[in-house]
Amino acid sequence: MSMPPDPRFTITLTCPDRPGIVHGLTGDLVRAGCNVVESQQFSSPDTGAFFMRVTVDAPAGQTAEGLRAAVALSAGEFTMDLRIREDSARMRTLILGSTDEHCVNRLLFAQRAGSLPIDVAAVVSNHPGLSELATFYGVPFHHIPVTRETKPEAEAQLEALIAELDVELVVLARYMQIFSPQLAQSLAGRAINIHHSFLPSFKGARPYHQAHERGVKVIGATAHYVTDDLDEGPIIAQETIPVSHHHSAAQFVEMGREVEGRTLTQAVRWHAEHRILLDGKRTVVFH
Ligand SMILES: Nc1nc2c(c(=O)[nH]1)N[C@@H](CN(C=O)c1ccc(C(=O)N[C@@H](CCC(=O)O)C(=O)O)cc1)CN2
Repeated sequence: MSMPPDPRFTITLTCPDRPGIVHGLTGDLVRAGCNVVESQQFSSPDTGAFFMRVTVDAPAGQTAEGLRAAVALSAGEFTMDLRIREDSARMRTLILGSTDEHCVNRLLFAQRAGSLPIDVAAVVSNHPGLSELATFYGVPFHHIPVTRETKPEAEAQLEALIAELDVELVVLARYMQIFSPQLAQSLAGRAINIHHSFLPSFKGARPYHQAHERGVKVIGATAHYVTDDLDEGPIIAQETIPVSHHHSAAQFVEMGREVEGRTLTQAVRWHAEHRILLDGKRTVVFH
């Protein structure tokens, strides 16, 4: 009977930059019997913060808790904000949508194809129309209607579902409801939105029509973390495509669908692979 492979863990950390961090952490890891198979780091000249992402093969039977104890000395000496996750664990994800299907479909297809290391706990929408798509992919669907008057209750229902399903990541796949400050704060760093423009241009509603009115020569999409400041959250991924005077606003909408789906899926993949670290209002992405 073949033995299971050695457990592989990914460690991410942020700390004040100073000499000795890499030496300290990798020394602890070697003493714990680990082999470093991937390592990336970045020193931010603007904020003086240091960021690192290390993937290690650990001895059989090792756990994240055991590794945390093994690196505790360095973590304490360098005041590291340190996270450790086993690579085999898939991120429990809830997909939020409204009426547009293309981004929800792209995420569900990528997960089913094995190119997105997530488990989709549910699709949730403020409209009933996405139920057929969720059912096609064998994913639970929850309809949580939202009106101006019922938004607090709807958000409470959503938060209860997130807790009940043990959700780690919430993806807004063209979900057209603005999160309250409380909900945005409660999901800080673990809610990703796709905005259908190349931010910071054309924030808010109907960005393709704003862009067409402006006569742009590229349109784009931006995946960003959700904050209370609408469409101002830390940017994770962006993509643009060329357009011209021949295209109508409706054609912008049609051409933009593929870009939105690719950009959102890329951002979700990087988040689920623990490749994104927050550097104030910006991100550091180790890809
Ligand atoms: N707190 C945040 N909530 C949301 C963000 C965000 O960055 N911070 N991103 C939006 C997505 N979005 C643009 O990408 C967006 C969605 C909806 C609206 C809007 O005006 N919604 C109205 C209701 C519209 C309707 O009922 O159809 C509203 O919520 O009052 C603007 C921008 C998702 N949420």
